Order: sequence, then C-alpha cells, then structure tokens
Amino acid sequence: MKLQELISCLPAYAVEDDTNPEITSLQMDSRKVQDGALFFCIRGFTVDGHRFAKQAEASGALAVVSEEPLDLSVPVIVVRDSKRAMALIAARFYDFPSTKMRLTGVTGTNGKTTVTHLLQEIYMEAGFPAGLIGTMYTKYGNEVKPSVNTTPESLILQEMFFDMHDQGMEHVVMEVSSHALQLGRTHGTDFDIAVFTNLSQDHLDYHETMDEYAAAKALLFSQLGSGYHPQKQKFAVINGDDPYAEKMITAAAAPVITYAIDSQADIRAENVNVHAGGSAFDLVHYNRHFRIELQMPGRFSVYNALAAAAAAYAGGIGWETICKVLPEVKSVSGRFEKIASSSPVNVIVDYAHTSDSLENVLQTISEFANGNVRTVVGCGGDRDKTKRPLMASTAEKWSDYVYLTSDNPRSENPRTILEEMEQGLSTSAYELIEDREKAIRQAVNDSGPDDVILIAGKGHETYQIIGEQTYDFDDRLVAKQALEELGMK
Ligand SMILES: CC(=O)N[C@H]1[C@@H](OP(=O)(O)OP(=O)(O)OC[C@H]2O[C@@H](n3ccc(=O)[nH]c3=O)[C@H](O)[C@@H]2O)O[C@H](CO)[C@@H](O)[C@@H]1O[C@H](C)C(=O)N[C@@H](C)C(=O)N[C@H](CCC(=O)O)C(=O)O
Ligand SMILES: Nc1ncnc2c1ncn2[C@@H]1O[C@H](COP(=O)(O)OP(=O)(O)OP(=O)(O)O)[C@@H](O)[C@H]1O
Repeated sequence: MKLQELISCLPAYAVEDDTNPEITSLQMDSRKVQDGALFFCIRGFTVDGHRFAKQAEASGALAVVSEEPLDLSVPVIVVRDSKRAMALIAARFYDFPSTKMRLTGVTGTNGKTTVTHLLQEIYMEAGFPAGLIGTMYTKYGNEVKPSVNTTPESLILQEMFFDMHDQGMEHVVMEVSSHALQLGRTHGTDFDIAVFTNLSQDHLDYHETMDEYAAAKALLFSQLGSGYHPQKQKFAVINGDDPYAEKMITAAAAPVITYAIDSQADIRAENVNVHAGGSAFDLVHYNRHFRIELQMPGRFSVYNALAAAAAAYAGGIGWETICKVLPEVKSVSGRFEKIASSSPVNVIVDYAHTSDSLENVLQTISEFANGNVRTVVGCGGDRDKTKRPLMASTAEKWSDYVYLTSDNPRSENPRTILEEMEQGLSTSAYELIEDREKAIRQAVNDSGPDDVILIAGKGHETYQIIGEQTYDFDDRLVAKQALEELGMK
C-alpha cells in the first residue's frame, strides 16, 4: 500500500518529504526491519526506539513514524503518539479486519481468561467459527500461538485479526488488559461487545492508583463508540455487583446489559450452591429460569459463567445453546486445577495472583476442606509491591499454614520479596522457602490425608523467571511427582 494512503487514516501528522513509497510491511523493531518497511519509533519502558531509526533506514525501511523530527533521507511522519499512530496504521494496513468479525473484549482484574474460554466454546457450539486471544495463547482454527502479552501489541493484534478473518473466523473473543488500553494497543480496534468482570487491587506499579487503574479499564467501554460500522449493534456487559460497575456504565458508549448475584440486574444468578465438585445456580432472565450445574467451583465461577452468558446473549446466541455449553466446560488449565494422584492429599493449582482472587479461591476451598488448608504462594518481582503483604495476609486468613515462596522474582532478590510478604502475617504458622520446588515438596510432605494444598500464582505457566533467566517450571508436574513419592512411602 502507498505510504500516503496508509497515513491518511491518522487524525494529525506532519511530513516534509512528499515521496510516496510502496509500503510492504510494518515494523517497530529495527532488528526485524526488511526492505519496504514502515518503521515506528516507540518510546519503550527500557529504551527509546527513536535511537534505532537510522538502523531501520539502513536495513531497508522506506519511511519512519516518529514523535520528533529526524535527520533521515526517507520520509519522517511526525505524530504526537507513535503507539496510537501505529495502531491506526496497522488497522488500515490490514483493511480494518476487526470490523469484519464480531469482536468481544473482556476486561477486569480477574476472570478474563475463564470468560473468554467459555465464550469461545459457546460461539463454536452455536456454529460460529471463533478465535480467542489471551494470556495463555491465541487460538483459532487449527492454530495455537504462544502469547507474550495478554493483549498483544497493535501490529501483532491487527495481523492476527487479519489472519483470523482470512481463516473464516466470524467471532473473536479477547482479553483486554488495562496496560493495553492505556498504551493504545487496541486503538483502531472495533469492539462490538465489551465485558467488565471486576476490579480489585493489582498493577499499581503501573497505574499508581485504583482510580487510574479503573479509568484505564473504562477506556474499553468508551471505545465502543469509536467503531467504523455505526450500524453494528454494540453492547456493554457489566458485573452489577462490582463497586466499579457505575464507572464502566458511565463510560459505556453503547446499551448496557448488567449481570449480578446480589443486586438487581438484567441477567441474574439465584439459588447459588457451591460444592467441592462445582457450583450450581438458576440463571434468570426476565421470566425465564434455567438451572445451571457448573463443573467449576466457587461463587467467582458463577460470576464468570454469568459474564459469558450475558455476553453471548448480547452476541445473539440463544439461551438453549448457552445453557447447554456452560455445564460442559471443565475448568480452564491452571484455574482451580486438581492434581490427579493416588495419594489422598488434595492439591489444587490456581493462577490466583491478586489478593482478591486468592481470597475467592481459598474461601471456596474452605467450604469443602475437611483437614488443614496449606497455601504455597509468592509474588512477582519488578511488579506491584503493595500487594505483597496483602497476598500473605489473605493466605493466612484462610489457611492453617502458609509457605511463602518465589513466583518469578525477575531482577529482585527472592528473599527480599518474601520478607516484604512476611510483613502482612500476624501468626507464626508459616515458613519462607525461596526455592519453589522445595516449598511445594515441603507442603506435600507436611500434609495429612484430608488436607488440601493450594499452590497459587502460576497456574498454567510453565516457567520461572529468576534474574535474566527463564527456567522450565510447572507447579503441576512438581506437585504430581511429590504426591507420587508420598504415595509410595
Ligand atoms: C512494560 C511493558 O509493557 N513492556 C512492553 C513493551 O516493551 P518495552 O517498552 O520494554 O520495549 P523496549 O525494549 O523499551 O523497546 C522500545 C522500542 O524499541 C524497539 N527496539 C529495541 C531494541 C532495538 O535494538 N531496536 C528497536 O527497534 C522495540 O522494538 C520497541 O519498539 O512493549 C513490548 C511490545 O509491545 C511488550 O511486549 C512489553 O510487554 C512486556 C512483555 C510486559 O511484561 N508487559 C506487561 C506489563 C503487560 O503489558 N501486561 C499486560 C497484562 C497484565 C495482566 O493483566 O496481567 C499485557 O497485556 O500483557
Ligand atoms: N470472577 C472472578 N472473580 C475473582 N477471582 C476470579 C474470578 N475468576 C477467576 N478468578 C481467580 O483469578 C485467577 C485468574 O483467573 P483468570 O485467568 O480467568 O483471570 P484473568 O483476568 O485472565 O487473569 P490475568 O489478567 O492475570 O491473566 C483464577 O485462577 C482464580 O483464582
């Protein structure tokens, strides 16, 4: 596509050189530039991409998008915000692929992965090819691609949309992180349905205050008004029980459908019953009642099922299909995943890495545990430090014994993270074991037959980041091996 045509989608820009090269690729990394590329200078968290403009030109870039004038012999398009410009240009380059499918964005602190998986299943059952983009992977047709980010950078995102449309996807469900919204990764993306699950403390290293965090989430709902196809029917689907619901409703540039357990809402769960094997509820929509038996335990699972049901309903799916699929779905990998073993000790691996999600999971466990509850938990390095004592105190509140251990310490000293977590503890029923494998083994060895061990934080992850190195590590494999050894004793 010709450069001038490509940049005509930008609301404002300045360019002195009016040559009009044919652009054949888009690139934000100078190391990957090929002949014919348009290169974007992005001010990153670690380096300023403007430093690499000359290198990009030398590698064959035919034009550069920049936030400042640059001394190059190819056209330099100066914009106020390169990331947002990149997102719009990427959407234009791929011919606005998100407008050609029905796109649902799910945001909130917890539940995004679970809700998107439920929704994908519902759409597929209803006969619509559906793609999924999220923390675990991007999955559509026969493709499964690993994720670097929960919500990919715009260049990757728009290319994915293009490929999904090309492969016949009619629906896409995607997790939308507050980082992505704030950084403009989803700029130029045409959402049809925006879903809000909940908001609790997380990512305050990045957003600084809860209000800023909520404002970032609210961008998804205001973005409903910026579609390119005004005739498309759009909806905001909002958890009416969440204290931040009103903020999302106010931001919503589309009709709102609410769901709730405790408050009045368009779609409600009544007669909720949580048990060890799952949870059950009556899904109520006006005068229609459907009894749903989920295989996923906990009240939080009922919220996730309601979110998926309300979003699918907004997407035009009938209640019969929705109510058929919800009971069929087993828990998503690494979410309340029970480790199968011949040992009588129960071990559950869960991705809970916020104090709210940890509370929900432990509360659910406490409802059916007959013996002691032991929790193995850590907190990530180079991430929100304020949640460290909170995570520990939540673990302590619901457990008989706590093992504080490493969870991707990254550049930080693992011991220091554990000591900061320790500040949140008031009893002595805990120990600090930096080595995560040793902590899991210790918990298994300490347990009696009716005890339940929760290994929290990493869920589906199969790595541990220590310093600059990423090591293979899977809570589930370590737990299984420890349980098997225990069974043999
Ligand atoms: C902190 C953060 O958000 N970092 C993201 C960011 O990387 P960065 O800013 O560090 O990039 P950088 O290394 O400074 O580089 C700046 C620019 O220079 C370019 N460059 C760099 C070197 C070079 O030789 N040549 C060159 O051109 C780079 O390609 C880039 O364009 O831009 C990258 C590309 O988009 C992201 O992958 C990366 O996400 C990292 C992996 C990350 O961990 N992000 C987290 C905070 C995040 O976004 N998380 C949310 C989910 C949160 C949740 O709900 O759990 C998410 O959506 O993933
Ligand atoms: N609706 C919910 N409310 C509170 N906690 C939840 C909810 N759903 C899931 N959880 C808890 O949060 C954990 C993460 O769930 P899930 O992966 O679905 O959320 P997520 O929003 O995708 O998280 P992330 O943004 O970190 O990828 C689960 O393992 C569970 O402990």
